[in-house]
Amino acid sequence: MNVKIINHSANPLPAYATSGSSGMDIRANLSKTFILLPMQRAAIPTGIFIELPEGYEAQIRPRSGLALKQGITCLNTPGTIDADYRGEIKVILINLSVEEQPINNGDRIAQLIIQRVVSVEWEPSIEINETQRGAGGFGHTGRS
Ligand SMILES: O=c1ccn([C@H]2C[C@H](O)[C@@H](COP(=O)(O)OP(=O)(O)OP(=O)(O)O)O2)c(=O)[nH]1
Ligand SMILES: [Mg+2]
Repeated sequence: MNVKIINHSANPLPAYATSGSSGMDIRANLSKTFILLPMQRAAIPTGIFIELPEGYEAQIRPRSGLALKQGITCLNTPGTIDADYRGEIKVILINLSVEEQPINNGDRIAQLIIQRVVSVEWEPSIEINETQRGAGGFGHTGRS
């Protein structure tokens, strides 16, 4: 897949940490350290522009280590990268901790997952079919 990089840090490409990883860790592309204040959100640049094939999307998901250790997560998780988006991928981070959290250039701030997308065409109908669940939801199952 084609990728354009404007990141000059050591390991700019999103990369799988292990052969079995679902996501590729994606890094911050910053000229200087960015301090994320408590409850502050920011779109952190990655320096990565990708050319997704039609029928695919990329998702930006948080990293559990950052969430647990520093209270940093992606506000809009999972972030959606459309197949036709050619801008820079940005990661919308929020600091949910009570301390300031520094984001350094090259930090692995999120992970990128590539997935197939199914496109549908709507068929307006008077009725939709019946199922065992029906309209039950929001904790409906398992009640006696
Ligand atoms: O975490 C994210 C989410 C989105 N984007 C980029 C790629 C995506 O294709 C575009 C639009 O995202 P989305 O559809 O989530 O935002 P929107 O508010 O609906 O904007 P738009 O009207 O441009 O679709 O912004 C990112 O770089 N990072
Ligand atoms: Mg949109």
